[in-house]
Amino acid sequence: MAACVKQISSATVMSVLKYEDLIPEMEKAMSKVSSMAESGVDQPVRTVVKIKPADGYLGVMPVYSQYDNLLAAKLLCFYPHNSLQQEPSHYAIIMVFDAKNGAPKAMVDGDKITEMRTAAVSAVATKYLSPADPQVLAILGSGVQARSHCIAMRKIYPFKEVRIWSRNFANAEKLAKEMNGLACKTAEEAVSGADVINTVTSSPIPIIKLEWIKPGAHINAVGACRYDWNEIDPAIMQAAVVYVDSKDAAVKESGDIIMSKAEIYGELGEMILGVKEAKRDQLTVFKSLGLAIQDAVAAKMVLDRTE
Ligand SMILES: NC(=O)C1=CN([C@@H]2O[C@H](COP(=O)(O)OP(=O)(O)OC[C@H]3O[C@@H](n4cnc5c(N)ncnc54)[C@H](O)[C@@H]3O)[C@@H](O)[C@H]2O)C=CC1
Ligand SMILES: O=C(O)C1=NCCCC1
Repeated sequence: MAACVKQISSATVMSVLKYEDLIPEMEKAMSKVSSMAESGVDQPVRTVVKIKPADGYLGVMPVYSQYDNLLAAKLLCFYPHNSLQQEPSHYAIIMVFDAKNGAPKAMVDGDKITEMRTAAVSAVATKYLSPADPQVLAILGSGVQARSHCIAMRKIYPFKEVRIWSRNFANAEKLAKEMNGLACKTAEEAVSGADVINTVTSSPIPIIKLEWIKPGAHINAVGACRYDWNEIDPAIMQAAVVYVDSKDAAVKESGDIIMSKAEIYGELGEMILGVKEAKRDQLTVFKSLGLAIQDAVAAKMVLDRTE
């Protein structure tokens, strides 16, 4: 390995990456995912190694983007029970290589990038799919993604009310205080009448029911990225127009899709490209799983700003 591979810390990532720039870059990246032959993106579905004693996994996420001249891979550990010991549930690093000769270029902290790019992609979905003039935002969960989704959603729409529910009410109150939102005692209270709902928990079973959801609402389903976990009531998945980040990944990795047998209407990128409609008047779900291209593009943004 080259002796001088650059190392970029989470502090540096935080200091240079801004949602205002990241959200449009994620929009471009998602359109490339849905036109891989033309965009020159090669991105296999991630390889997952299960860590049974910890109920966790290691995910390996490589990508090559020919026209961006970008070659990278994220290594991601998800240990869902870490948070009970006040330890992060996700750890990630992103290796960026020189696409010309394969030489390692930089090792970029992936925690902050995972946190921000996931919320930025949900923000893109919300921009297209939320009902017009949304007033009420609901966040289910109070961890890393809950916080980043609160911030990113407000970059797209100036919600009048932000409601936060968590299985631990004290944590919901803490995040609500930081975000100038309202802590809710139940998930039903949080989502009733909400225009945009973000499910960002590590729950392996559904946390919201169809009868609680306002007609025409938009849901970003961010947790349950395992084939045998679901976060959304199967009745919601059946009733909604379902968008995914990647069809190949969704049919392999998403319990919400697999267990409900819901039909996938299209990819987020297909909608951005205009190949599929943005059905914002109907109940919509964006099932997010997370893709390597999102990490690679975000890491490149960081590298470009630290040279
Ligand atoms: N789609 C994507 O690209 C990404 C998805 N994720 C997923 O999003 C979810 C949240 O991630 P983080 O905020 O980073 O995790 P975190 O560990 O910071 O927060 C997890 C939250 O889920 C709650 N939770 C855990 N088990 C629960 C249960 N059984 N019922 C209800 N709530 C429960 C916790 O109380 C906490 O509020 C995870 O499932 C994670 O794997 C994370 C990163 C990227
Ligand atoms: O970084 C990602 O992509 C993740 N996807 C699924 C859940 C863990 C993080």
